[in-house]
Amino acid sequence: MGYLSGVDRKNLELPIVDLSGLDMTRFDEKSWAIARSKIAEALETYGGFEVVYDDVSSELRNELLGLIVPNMFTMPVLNKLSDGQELPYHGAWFTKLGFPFLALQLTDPNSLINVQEYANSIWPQGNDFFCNIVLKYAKHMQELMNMIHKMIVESLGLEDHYDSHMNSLAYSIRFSNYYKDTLDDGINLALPSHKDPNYISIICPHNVEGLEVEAANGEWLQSKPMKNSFTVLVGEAFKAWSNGRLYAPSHRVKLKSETEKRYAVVFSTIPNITNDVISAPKELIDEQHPLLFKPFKYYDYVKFRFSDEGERVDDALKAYCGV
Ligand SMILES: O=C(O)CCC(=O)C(=O)O
Ligand SMILES: [Fe+2]
Repeated sequence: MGYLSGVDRKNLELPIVDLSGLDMTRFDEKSWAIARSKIAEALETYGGFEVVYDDVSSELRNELLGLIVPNMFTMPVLNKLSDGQELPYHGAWFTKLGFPFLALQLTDPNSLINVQEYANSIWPQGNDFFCNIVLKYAKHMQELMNMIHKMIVESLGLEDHYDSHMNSLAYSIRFSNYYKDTLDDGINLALPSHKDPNYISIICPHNVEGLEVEAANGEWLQSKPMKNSFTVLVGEAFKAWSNGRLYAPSHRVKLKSETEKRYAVVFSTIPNITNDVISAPKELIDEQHPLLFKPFKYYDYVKFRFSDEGERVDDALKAYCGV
């Protein structure tokens, strides 16, 4: 397993965009515009891309995914949780019933106090190493995320909305543990096909591949992250906000062998809890593009999405607020 080098890449993989060294404050107009149009094209066809981003060192990646996350999942407090419970403070967690997958969420991972409280709820003596690494990683991810949002908003012709759009967002980080247990469906599905409800997810797996993404034409692509890349996917909030201009792909995770263990860290943008109405800007609505989704409150939608009814329907977003 492991990461593939650039030369081994085949067709049917997500397009690659290099954003290393790009910066929101001092950037070269030309490389910005090239990256922006590559992203716009990738999102239309695939709803995602592989972003190369050297600013996150392999040392930091290894500390997070090779040390911190595996250690976290050995902590007794996690084994005491049962379905639907929440960790104290900020850590909602969930399992997909019947799937060998456990995820823990931390909202606002850029706040020292939040991260410390979260660490204290998992490690009785706290864990400074965890806090330092998570804060360092979240800082890089926030910079990368802001660039990606800016490029997307610009390519939709909505530069004027960038500040208010960014002010309506919050960040979250999810630590995931995939393991093969006694279940075997023959294809080793660890996380079933789903769309993310949030704006953007930036996924960093550790050494073990397995993520598959459904392109707009219905073909499934395998994500092949490299040592210095991350997988970026559009979620339903951005699909609704862009009045359907952005495609939110279904994706799933498969483990390839009985003994495979996989960890991943997913950094996401979500609506701010105090300002969670998602409503497409009027510039994106016209005769050719009638409104697709009525304005809705994101956190109410998420409740619906994970309810029995929301799980039953094919397209939960459309069922919830489709026009
Ligand atoms: O682990 C991955 O590669 C993807 C995880 C994912 O899709 C999710 O947590 O929503
Ligand atoms: Fe996902």
